[in-house]
Amino acid sequence: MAFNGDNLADKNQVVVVLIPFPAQGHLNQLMHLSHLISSHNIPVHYVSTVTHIRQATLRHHKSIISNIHFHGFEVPPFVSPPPNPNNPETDFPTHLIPSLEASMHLREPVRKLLQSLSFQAKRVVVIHDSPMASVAQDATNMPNVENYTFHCTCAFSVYVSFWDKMGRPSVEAMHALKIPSLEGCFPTQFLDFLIANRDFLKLSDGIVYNTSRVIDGDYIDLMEVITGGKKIWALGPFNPLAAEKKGSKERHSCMEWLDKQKPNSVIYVSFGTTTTLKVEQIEQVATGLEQSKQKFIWVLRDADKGDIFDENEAKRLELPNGFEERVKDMGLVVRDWAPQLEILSHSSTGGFMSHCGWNSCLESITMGVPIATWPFHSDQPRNAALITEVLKVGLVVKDWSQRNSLVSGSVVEDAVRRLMQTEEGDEMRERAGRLKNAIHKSTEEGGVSHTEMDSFIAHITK
Ligand SMILES: O=c1ccn([C@@H]2O[C@H](COP(=O)(O)OP(=O)(O)O[C@H]3OC[C@@H](O)[C@H](O)[C@H]3O)[C@@H](O)[C@H]2O)c(=O)[nH]1
Ligand SMILES: C[C@@H](CO)CCNc1ncnc2nc[nH]c12
Repeated sequence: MAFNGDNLADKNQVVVVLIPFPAQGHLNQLMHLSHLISSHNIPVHYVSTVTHIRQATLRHHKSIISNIHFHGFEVPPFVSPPPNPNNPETDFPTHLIPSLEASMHLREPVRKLLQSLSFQAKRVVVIHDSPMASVAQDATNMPNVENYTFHCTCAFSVYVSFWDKMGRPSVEAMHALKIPSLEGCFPTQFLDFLIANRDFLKLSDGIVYNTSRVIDGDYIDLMEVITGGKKIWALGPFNPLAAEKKGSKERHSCMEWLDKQKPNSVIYVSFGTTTTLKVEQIEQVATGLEQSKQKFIWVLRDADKGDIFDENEAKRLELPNGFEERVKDMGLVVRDWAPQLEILSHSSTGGFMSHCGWNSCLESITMGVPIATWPFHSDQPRNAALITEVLKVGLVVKDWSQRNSLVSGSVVEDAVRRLMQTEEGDEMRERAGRLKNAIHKSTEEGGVSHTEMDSFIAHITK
């Protein structure tokens, strides 16, 4: 995996270099994009720190990762503390900040890689995650290197940040929507980090989103106005639209359990890789799920550490006494890495209680599963608004205005029942099914996503 500068490309080739932000929800999206681009016979180079390359490849859903050159570069050692669920200031994963700051040292090895590739190839196309703009900055001084910014969330959520900062002007596409405030989304320390990257964003040749015109087209148009006509490429959804078929030995045990359940009868509960529930909150979720009497799969783990391979074992989160025994016929608690795409694509799964990370939202809507929304930080409150207010494929568990309070067991119970057992829930499932079909169609020959990808590939290989 070490970088060898020789023979990486030849003079007729256009090569693509992807630079993700080093956290799971970002690594994952650019892993998917690697496959999409390399399926057009374009060599792809995927760059990160040694540990984050190991993380991205280990957790990738595809067993075979061919045609992608991984470059794991050394950065200075960083501390990798456990998350703090009792931080009174924020639910943001501030414990990740040392690893994010360490990744800024990727600038020099990235510069060397780009220089070497630019000598060898016809053209180098860099696609960097927006907070990695400073790492990618040297791309702009090289003659045959193009530089694109990737946004890890939907156009709606990015537009709402701008719209909010402009004082919420009257805009038709925002009319009658209940939009959460930006307060509490990012701590100052992380905002400083984003601001440090902002000036470099101006240098990019275009913008790439993992969304599609079928999902938030109006907001893609609005973003195009804001970015002064800079071309936006809506190339999503990056995730596969069907889970890879696995042999029975490779399947996670929860899949066998799902096979035995009735269609649309199971709610999948997971809050991604950057959230950590307080002990009291775990108790309330457990009570709510138990009282709801609905089938469930609950992924219960703390947020990732900056280095997920750090030796100190994560603690086992405690559940109320006797909980697992009492619910053994109703549900499963998963404590290891869950096969989320497979779970969401399974016909027994009928709902998703989610923190609304953009990966989770996209995976759910591409699989036709409606969402009970419970955002924690970053873009999640706005993603939740897209789901409930714009697309109407979900209902609210926790409203952002209540972000500092505990969600009670009865609120969890009520949300689960409404989503899984009422006509209102059925209507959301139907709408989610229609959206799924529209998204699938858009990725077929002649569809908007398919056409957009083809024209992006034609643009970078011209
Ligand atoms: O057990 C697990 C947990 C998570 N996952 C996967 O891990 C990914 C998590 O990504 P999410 O975007 O949903 O949430 P995260 O919080 O982890 O990531 C984040 O990065 C991108 C931003 O847009 C999100 O808002 C941010 O929170 C999903 O692809 C999910 O399928 C598993 O496959 N198994
Ligand atoms: C530590 C990571 C994990 O969620 C926060 C990065 N999240 C984000 N980073 C940069 N820009 C964003 N715009 C919305 N969310 C963003």
